[in-house]
Amino acid sequence: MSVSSSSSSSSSSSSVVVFTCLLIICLITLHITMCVAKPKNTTRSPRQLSIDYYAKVCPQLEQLVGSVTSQQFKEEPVSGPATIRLFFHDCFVEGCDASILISSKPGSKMLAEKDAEDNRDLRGEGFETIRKAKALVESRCPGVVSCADILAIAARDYVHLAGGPYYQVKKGRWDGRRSMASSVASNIPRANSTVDQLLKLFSSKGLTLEDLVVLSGAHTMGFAHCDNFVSRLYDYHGTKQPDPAIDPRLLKELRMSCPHSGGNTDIVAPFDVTTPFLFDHAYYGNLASKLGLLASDQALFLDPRTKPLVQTLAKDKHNFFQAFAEAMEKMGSIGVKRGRKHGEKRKDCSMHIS
Ligand code: HEM
Ligand SMILES: [Ca+2]
Ligand SMILES: [Ca+2]
Repeated sequence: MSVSSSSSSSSSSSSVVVFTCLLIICLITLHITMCVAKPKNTTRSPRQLSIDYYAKVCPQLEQLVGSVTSQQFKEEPVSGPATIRLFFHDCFVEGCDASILISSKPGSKMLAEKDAEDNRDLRGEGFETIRKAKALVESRCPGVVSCADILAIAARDYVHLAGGPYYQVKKGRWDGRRSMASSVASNIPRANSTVDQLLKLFSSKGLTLEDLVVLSGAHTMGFAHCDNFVSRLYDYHGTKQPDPAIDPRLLKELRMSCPHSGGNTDIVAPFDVTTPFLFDHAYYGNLASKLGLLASDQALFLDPRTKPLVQTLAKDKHNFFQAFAEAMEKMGSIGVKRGRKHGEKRKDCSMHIS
């Protein structure tokens, strides 16, 4: 239907239509202009974190946490890997909000995250570090510092204490009001996850292929229980044969620690057979020598998408340290909550406020 087909007798009504159209266009333009000229939110983005967040209310925060982490590092060296992993498991479920630290209510059927199957191997030493640090911080700066920020600082401290990079931690996270065991399984990677599954999970958190490879370098420290890799030793993918991507000497050693069945379930093996307590780049060199512990570790060297980065990081410690610091900052900003509406500042990290 064309406009020129209208008769002359309807000229006055058509000018009304034209006028109305012009008015509507004007109103739309005015609305858009106003929206552009006056942004709704002129304050800082709620997700923005900053290094000096506690400068006024708790300037000695990092020293307080540091006194606990350095003491723990001397007395219980496994506190390092335990806390770094705790931070990872916190950030991947509900964001970095200390939801992992909540204890299940006694007698309640609704379990908290820490009691989920996939978190049952998180070591007590990580929780203990944060409990001690929080108690000290509360005694000096009551009611202002979140458990989520203390966890981020403690993880950084242990990376550095073990010989890894030092980086500034941005702060301003609030603690979460929710912690449900049922949210864990779909958000935590598994020892036998494929690279495809890992990439999918990491990208759902805003992390890239590079972040996956670089953050996996945290497996330069710490230990894993036999059940996470035992099928690689005896019956890889139902073949009744070991995984061909394990070095024969490592295979022999791991088989001695971990029998096919009926072994001691408390036995653990180091991720990095060369320097399990040192934060270095040996993890990547190990992958190139078939010394990866989990299928998910070794897969990073087998997959053509991730292999080149593994090779680069194996060659250059400085490059790894730089990339790890950046990736930890990125992981540390996943799902961050700000303000009373979305979060809380707990007094005891294991219990919600009210
Ligand atoms: C990429 C996928 C990942 C998978 C499949 C994975 C899986 C695992 C598994 C199965 C364990 C052994 C738990 C046990 O048996 O006690 C473990 C330990 C550990 N993970 Fe990961 N992890 C991944 C990524 C990460 C990331 C991103 C970090 C930190 C940035 C991390 C840090 C650690 C540390 C430090 C340990 C040693 C804990 C200890 O000795 O107490 N992992 N991981
Ligand atoms: Ca969390
Ligand atoms: Ca190492």
